[in-house]
Amino acid sequence: MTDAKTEDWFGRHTHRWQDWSLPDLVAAKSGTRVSLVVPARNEAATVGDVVSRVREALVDTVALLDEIVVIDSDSTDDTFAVAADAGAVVHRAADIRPDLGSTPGKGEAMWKSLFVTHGDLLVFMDADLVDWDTHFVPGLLGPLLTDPAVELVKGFYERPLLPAGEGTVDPGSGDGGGDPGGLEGGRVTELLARPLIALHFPELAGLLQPLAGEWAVRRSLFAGLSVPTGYAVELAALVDTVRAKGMDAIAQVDLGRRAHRHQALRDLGAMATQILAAAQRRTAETPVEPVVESLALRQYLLQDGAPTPRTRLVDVAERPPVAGLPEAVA
Ligand SMILES: O=c1ccn([C@@H]2O[C@H](COP(=O)(O)OP(=O)(O)O[C@H]3O[C@H](CO)[C@@H](O)[C@H](O)[C@H]3O)[C@@H](O)[C@H]2O)c(=O)[nH]1
Ligand SMILES: O=C(O)[C@H](O)COP(=O)(O)O
Repeated sequence: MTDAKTEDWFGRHTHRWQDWSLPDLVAAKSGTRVSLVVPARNEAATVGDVVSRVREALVDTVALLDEIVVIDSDSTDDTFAVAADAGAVVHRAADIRPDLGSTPGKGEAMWKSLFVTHGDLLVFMDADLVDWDTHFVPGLLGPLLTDPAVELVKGFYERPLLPAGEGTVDPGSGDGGGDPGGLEGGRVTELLARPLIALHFPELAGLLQPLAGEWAVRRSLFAGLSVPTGYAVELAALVDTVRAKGMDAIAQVDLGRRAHRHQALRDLGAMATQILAAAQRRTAETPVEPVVESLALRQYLLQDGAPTPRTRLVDVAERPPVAGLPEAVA
C-alpha cells in the first residue's frame, strides 16, 4: 500500500472513543448480541477490577454487553474465583471442547471462547490492565455497531512504560529520541511488529497499535480465521482479515491511555518468536511441511559469572477456523 493509500485509510477509519455516545450505541445495538472476552492467566491481582468495573458500567447501568466471559488460561492462582466473584462467567480453557485437546496460550483461550460465547460481536480485553477505563468497550464497538462494512476494530492508546516497581522493567531514560510517555507502542510492537509490517504487510502500516490486546471483531469473521495459540493471534488476525476483506474492513479507535503489567525482556523474546513464526507462515510462497508446532529458543543467563544457556520450547501451533470444525459429539 502506498503512503497515499495508508493516509486515505487512516483518515477514513481512525476514530476517537468519544465519537459515539453510550445511548447512541445502545440504540444501534438493537438485537445485536455483544460478548466481552477476557483471556486471563494468573491475573488474580487485576482481573476482578477489570470485570467488576465493566459489569457495573456496561451491564448493570447500561445494557451494552450481554455477557462478560473470562477464559482462565491454565492459571495456578485464584484468577477463576476472583473473576467469578466479580460477576464474570468463567471457563477454564482446557475444559472447553476437551475433545479438541488443550494447548497453553492466549490465542488458544480466545479461540476456545468461540465455543462458549453467544455474541455476534466479540470484544477482547486483557486482564492485566492497571490504567484504563470502561470506555474501552464502547469505543471498540462504535465502528462495528455503526458501519456494517467494518469487521475488526483495533484499539490504540498512549502506552507509558510504568516506573520500575510498578512493572517488571526499568523504563530507561528515554535517551536516543525515545519518549517513554509517548506513542511508542510496546517493545515488541516497535522492534518486531512494525518492521515486519514494513517488510511484508505494508497495508497495515496505518495501525497505531497492531498488537493491542483490546480489539473487537464480528464472530462471523473470527470463526473463519486460523488462530495461533500464543501471542501471534493479533498479528495473524490483521493479516488474514486484510487479505480476505481488504483494509476497509478494519478500523482503529483512540482509547486514551493504557498501562499494563510489563513482561521481562526474555519472555518478550518468546512472544516475538511466535509472531515471527505466524508471519513466516503467511509469507511463505509454498506451505512449509511438516508444520512446526514448537521452536527451541536458546537464550543466555549469567549464572555465577558464566553465560549459561537456557532453551525454552516456544509454542507456534495454530488452531483451524472454528467454522470448519464438526460439532462436539454429545
Ligand atoms: O498463556 C497466556 C498468556 C497470557 N494470557 C492473557 O492474555 C492477556 C495479555 O497477556 P500479556 O502477557 O499481558 O501480554 P502483553 O505482554 O501485554 O502483550 C501484548 O501483545 C501481545 C502480542 O500481540 C498481545 O497478545 C497482548 O494482548 C498485548 O497486551 C492477559 O490477560 C494474560 O493473562 C492468557 O490468557 N494466556
Ligand atoms: O505490545 C508489546 O509490544 C509488548 O506487549 C510489550 O509491551 P511493553 O513494552 O509495554 O511491556
